[in-house]
Amino acid sequence: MAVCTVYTVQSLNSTCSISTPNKTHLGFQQKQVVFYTSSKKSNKRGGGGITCAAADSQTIVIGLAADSGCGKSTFMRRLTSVFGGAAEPPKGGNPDSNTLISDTTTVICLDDYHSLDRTGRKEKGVTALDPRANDFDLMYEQVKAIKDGIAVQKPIYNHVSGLLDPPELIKPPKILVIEGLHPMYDKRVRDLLDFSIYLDISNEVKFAWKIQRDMAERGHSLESIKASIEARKPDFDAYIGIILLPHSLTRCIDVRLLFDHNLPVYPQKQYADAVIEVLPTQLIPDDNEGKVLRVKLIMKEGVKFFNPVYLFDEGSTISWIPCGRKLTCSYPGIKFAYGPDAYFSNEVSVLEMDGQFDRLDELIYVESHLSNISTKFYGEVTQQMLKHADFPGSNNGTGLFQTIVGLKIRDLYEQLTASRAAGSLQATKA
Ligand SMILES: Nc1ncnc2c1ncn2[C@@H]1O[C@H](COP(=O)(O)OP(=O)(O)OP(=O)(O)O)[C@@H](O)[C@H]1O
Ligand SMILES: O=C(CO)[C@H](O)[C@H](O)COP(=O)(O)O
Repeated sequence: MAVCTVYTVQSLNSTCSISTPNKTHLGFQQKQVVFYTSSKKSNKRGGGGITCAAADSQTIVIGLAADSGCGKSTFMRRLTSVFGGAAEPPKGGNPDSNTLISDTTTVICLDDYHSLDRTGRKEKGVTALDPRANDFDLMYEQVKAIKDGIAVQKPIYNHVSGLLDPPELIKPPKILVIEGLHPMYDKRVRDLLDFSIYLDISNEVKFAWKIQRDMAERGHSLESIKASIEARKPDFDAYIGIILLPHSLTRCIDVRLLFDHNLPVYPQKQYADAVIEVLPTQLIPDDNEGKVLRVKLIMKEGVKFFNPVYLFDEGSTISWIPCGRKLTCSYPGIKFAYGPDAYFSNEVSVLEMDGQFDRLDELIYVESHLSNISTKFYGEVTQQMLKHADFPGSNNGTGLFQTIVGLKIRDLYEQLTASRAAGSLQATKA
């Protein structure tokens, strides 16, 4: 039976959205009247509703893409710490929830949009990386709803049981971070992102981290870890990391699938505003230990409210070995590089660090030579790094660049909010 509803919105300076049982969302201005008809009953995985959010307090959405075990959780802990306050799972909720909530940020894990549980994937012979194991329609609808100020009932994928658990309520935060395998895969979701990051961990390093974690913390054998890495590789290459060429015979079925769904045939990282690339060191010839890392921060030029960080002189090409009187460096030393480059035909600036710090307090010396780092006071990067000295990567470029990206996101959030507030003030005056 068709339902017809009339909404009149009274509040000033607000943007309103309607989440309907037939999954439609509309954005409209205050004092408009909206007619809405639907013949469908509420979707069991998410309900409907109407919410108005002040234009200057809308949620900003950040996407963080990476494979499993690539440091997303660590990055998220660094990011939420920049905003202050600890991030915790929803109070009184499912103990296996993947969500982390702090005063300013809510981090949701896109694994929650798996449409197939562990058994379902096994039966269908697909991995969690495969788009067919994920519900992109629901992902889009719910991220859009949150961005528009509407709370949603988000499903939960339970990593302990491998089942899809009953949903949990997610209220619109100031900053929503969507982290997981596919935040930039579906164009509709990608277009909702105010800023996007890709953690690009080279295979050698990824294997070293995963083996270390899964053996030490999860009791897996070396053979089983290697087997699981190998099993994931084709789908990781196809859907997350590698360029899929249409003429590739071995993967042509995947290309058709992507075209059929109007999805990108190139990897997600080409869309990222910032990429943190982690590679083996070049300071130790033929290093295969994977302990010393070479890390690149690739920053897209021309992104609104995001000014790339630079070393010494913006736009120049710089190579810098800071070891000496002000920075203690043991073998193999530390090397920084900075300069302009091209990345998937985008103009970018790249800041690179190879090596590791001996003394974290001396990082202030390096910090003082970096510009556009969006700190609020001298030494804030060093302070953040010292605060989380026990996090993985705190002595190298992974921790340093994750911290800097966290500060850049805070700055972007503040600029975006200020610009929206200015926009709505103008609209009120007009
Ligand atoms: N910067 C780093 N340097 C060294 N090791 C790291 C770094 N980041 C992460 N690791 C290693 O990788 C493991 C996984 O990190 P983390 O839990 O942050 O990743 P994740 O992407 O959230 O993983 P998952 O998706 O599987 O939960 C850590 O336990 C640690 O061993
Ligand atoms: O790629 C992954 C992202 O975290 C996981 O492997 C996927 O979510 C499936 O989880 P599980 O292995 O617990 O069933």
